[in-house]
Amino acid sequence: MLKSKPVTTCQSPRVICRALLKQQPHLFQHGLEKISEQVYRRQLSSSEASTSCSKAAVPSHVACIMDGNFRWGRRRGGDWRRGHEEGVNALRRVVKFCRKDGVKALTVYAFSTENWERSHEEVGFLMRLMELTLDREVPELHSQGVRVFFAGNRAALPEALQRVMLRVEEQTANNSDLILCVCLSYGGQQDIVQAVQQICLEVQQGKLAPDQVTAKILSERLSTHTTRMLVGEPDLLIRTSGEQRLSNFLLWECAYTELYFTPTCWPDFDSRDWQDAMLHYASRRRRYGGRAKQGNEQTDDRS
Ligand SMILES: CC(C)=CCC/C(C)=C/CC/C(C)=C/COP(=O)(O)OP(=O)(O)O
Repeated sequence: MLKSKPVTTCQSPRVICRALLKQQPHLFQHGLEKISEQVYRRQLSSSEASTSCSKAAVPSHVACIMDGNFRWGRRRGGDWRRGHEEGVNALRRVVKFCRKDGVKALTVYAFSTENWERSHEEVGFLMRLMELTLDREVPELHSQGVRVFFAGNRAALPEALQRVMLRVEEQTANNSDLILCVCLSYGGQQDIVQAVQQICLEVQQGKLAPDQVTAKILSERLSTHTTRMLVGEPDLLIRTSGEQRLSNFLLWECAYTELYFTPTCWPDFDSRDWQDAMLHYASRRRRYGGRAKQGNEQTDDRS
């Protein structure tokens, strides 16, 4: 009798399901999706498996719109400042989830070009919070092997914050376990415009001919370039607080990114929310406009 291959949790949910279907067809009375979900939940909750499980099912690059801090603070005792402070704690948790599950890069929207329109008080509070947080967290980030980058228009930020940003980038420059790209004073449209301006200048100076301008050339001039050069475009974008839009975040970079929206406000984002987002990603079939490529699978499921 032919022996079937053992099923291990180090395979993607679909591969596991296909193997189970052959070995134990009665299990499928529960439906493929349910089993896939159960297997994937087990896979994620086992810390041993999460460092060795299918790399294909885990996004390499996750982007987060950390939304809902202000509302969260207002609802819990009325102080929006607490919402932003708890937002920092949520970010610390998400960095840990990324490291545990083998995510290679995390890009977060910490302050948009549009956020400058908020009250003087809130903008000042956020700038100071960012400066203090970066200053305080750098030893911990460094000990966890996190390399920090910043994207956006840093010249618009207070000088004290710019100095801390430079120091954090320098101190973490040799780390490679996780890249944390913090988008500050960042807008997707503005970033594309500044990239086009750079290209115009290069054309004017004779360094580049107009017909040499390609998507790759433009992409390399975006402020998120270093992170993407190291780990690729975002695979999954998570937005919290129930809003379902990009709000000028990574407009170029998210052309083929899977989107995940949750009603949870960012300060409440916990391991269950993270697992749900990972599960959502693992269930997606990524085709990039074509047919053959299935990013979340180890094998082609036509076989
Ligand atoms: C050092 C570092 C990277 C710190 C990160 C701090 C942090 C979590 C910043 C996010 C700030 C922000 C504008 C969140 C969006 O929620 P919102 O205020 O727009 O919420 P709302 O939708 O309820 O108004």
